[in-house]
Amino acid sequence: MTPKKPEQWLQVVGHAGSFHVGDYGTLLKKFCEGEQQCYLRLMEDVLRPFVPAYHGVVQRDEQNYNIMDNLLTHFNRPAIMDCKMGSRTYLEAELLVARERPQPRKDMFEKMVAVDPEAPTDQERAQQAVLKTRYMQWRETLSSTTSLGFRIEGFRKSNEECHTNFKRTKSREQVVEALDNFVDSNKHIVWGYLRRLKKLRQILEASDFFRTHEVVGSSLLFLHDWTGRTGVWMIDFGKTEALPAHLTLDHRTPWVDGNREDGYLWGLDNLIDILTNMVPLT
Ligand SMILES: O=P(O)(O)O[C@H]1[C@H](O)[C@@H](OP(=O)(O)O)[C@H](OP(=O)(O)O)[C@@H](OP(=O)(O)O)[C@H]1O
Ligand SMILES: Nc1ncnc2c1ncn2[C@@H]1O[C@H](COP(=O)(O)OP(=O)(O)O)[C@@H](O)[C@H]1O
Repeated sequence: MTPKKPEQWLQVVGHAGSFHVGDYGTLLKKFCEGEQQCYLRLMEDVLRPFVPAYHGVVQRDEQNYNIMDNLLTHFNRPAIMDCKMGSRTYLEAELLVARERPQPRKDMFEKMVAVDPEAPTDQERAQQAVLKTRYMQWRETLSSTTSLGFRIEGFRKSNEECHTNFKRTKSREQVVEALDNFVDSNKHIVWGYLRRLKKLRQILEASDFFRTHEVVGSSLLFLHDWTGRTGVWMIDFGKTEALPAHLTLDHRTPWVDGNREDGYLWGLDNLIDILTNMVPLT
């Protein structure tokens, strides 16, 4: 590995302050044990080429970090897009907690009214607070998460233009418009992404890791640059949970409370279909 300069990393979306650039083309993400367990298993799984390589844990200023490859290092001023996959963005475990020990949140009420002042119920308005699961469900139906099984969280183009205003990007047409903007209408880039996504789908269908985990809130990170190079990787396993031994998922069956299905592959099918329709028939 060769040392890389600190400026070779940019964050598109996600929690602020969770990352540091590490040495030798690595990225440090605030330690989360569940995410570490996922990366350790993924390093032994057929999905390994589709996730950042994992390099263990390091401590900085009394905070532990998971060390992983910085995916930007192989690109030249890349365009970067984060797509959150799946038809559900909260864990079944979070739903259970919300039922047993409801903790309405003021910050989520404020984020909600900033987008749609009419969205809160009378009770939520009286409390000036909403449950996290209610906020997440509202975000899912407002965006394409419920209808398409994925949503664009944000992208940054190589000309440094940043687009993160996708909370209401819901219809197929709106998604196509956003994707077309991200690739600057370049069909070769779309082809590159399609090849990689089809391969990913094939590997996901064969992966032991994928079959045995509820994958929620995970994203696909899309990268391309002016050389025509494209890449897609799975990131963010902070809310990916191992299933009990008797249970496996197909990731396409619609979710009902208790079946743990996350709609990940259904979303990937829709994303591949949308991109396929953006390029001419061969
Ligand atoms: O995108 P907005 O509307 O701001 O909502 C965010 C995202 O859903 C975050 O998911 P992600 O991390 O995938 O971006 C989620 O973190 P979790 O994934 O930890 O649930 C945040 O929950 P809180 O961190 O609890 O606020 C929630 O407030
Ligand atoms: N391995 C990586 N290489 C390059 N960029 C990354 C990597 N992991 C995350 N990022 C950047 O950080 C953003 C947030 O990552 P994520 O893991 O989803 O954090 P959070 O859990 O805070 O949502 C992504 O959208 C991407 O821009």
